Amino acid sequence: MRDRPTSPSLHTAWLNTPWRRWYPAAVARPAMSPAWWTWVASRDSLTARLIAAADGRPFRVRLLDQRIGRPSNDEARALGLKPRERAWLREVALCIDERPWVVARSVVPLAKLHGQRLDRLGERSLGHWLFRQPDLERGPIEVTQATAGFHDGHGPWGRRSMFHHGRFAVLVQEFFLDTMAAELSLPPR
Ligand SMILES: C=C(O[C@@H]1C=C(C(=O)O)C=C[C@H]1O)C(=O)O
Repeated sequence: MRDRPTSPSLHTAWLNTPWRRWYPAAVARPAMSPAWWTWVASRDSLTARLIAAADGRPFRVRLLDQRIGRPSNDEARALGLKPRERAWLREVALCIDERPWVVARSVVPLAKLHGQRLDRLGERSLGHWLFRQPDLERGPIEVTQATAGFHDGHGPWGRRSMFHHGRFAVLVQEFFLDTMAAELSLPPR
């Protein structure tokens, strides 16, 4: 069942943003301020970090879209999928005070779901479930940056990594937005 996007404008804007290719985080580090590096390279839960940064303001996972579909070619390559192989796709906005700070897109090959009923997650954080798994393993973090369009010439930073829990595997992609930079007084890059 497809959960209808609750914010088509944000959903469309983000999906239509051209992103550069992905780099190992360490390669991108020289181009990134230490303040951003703290966020982009952290290996713990982004949900937990955002809740802490919200400093008591309400945090919400806003479900934009969730369905079985075809990953992008880039995602299929990262997941080692055949070109037309389908996957479980989830897109959310992580919001503080109803303002999106991060948009995220997670992709699980159907063959890697192993009975996990993630369609029941709704607006609970995927991270909240992932970081409760004692055998959770996180792969290396890769970084990208949007080309112009989102933010006067400086696109936001994006990051992705694989999470493994037993035979379950998910590619989690997170894109940090201007709202977050402004709220936390982070530099453009
Ligand atoms: C992986 C995490 O889960 C977060 C929550 C997501 C969701 O609910 O779909 C997606 C990406 C993450 O930003 C995390 O908190 O670190």
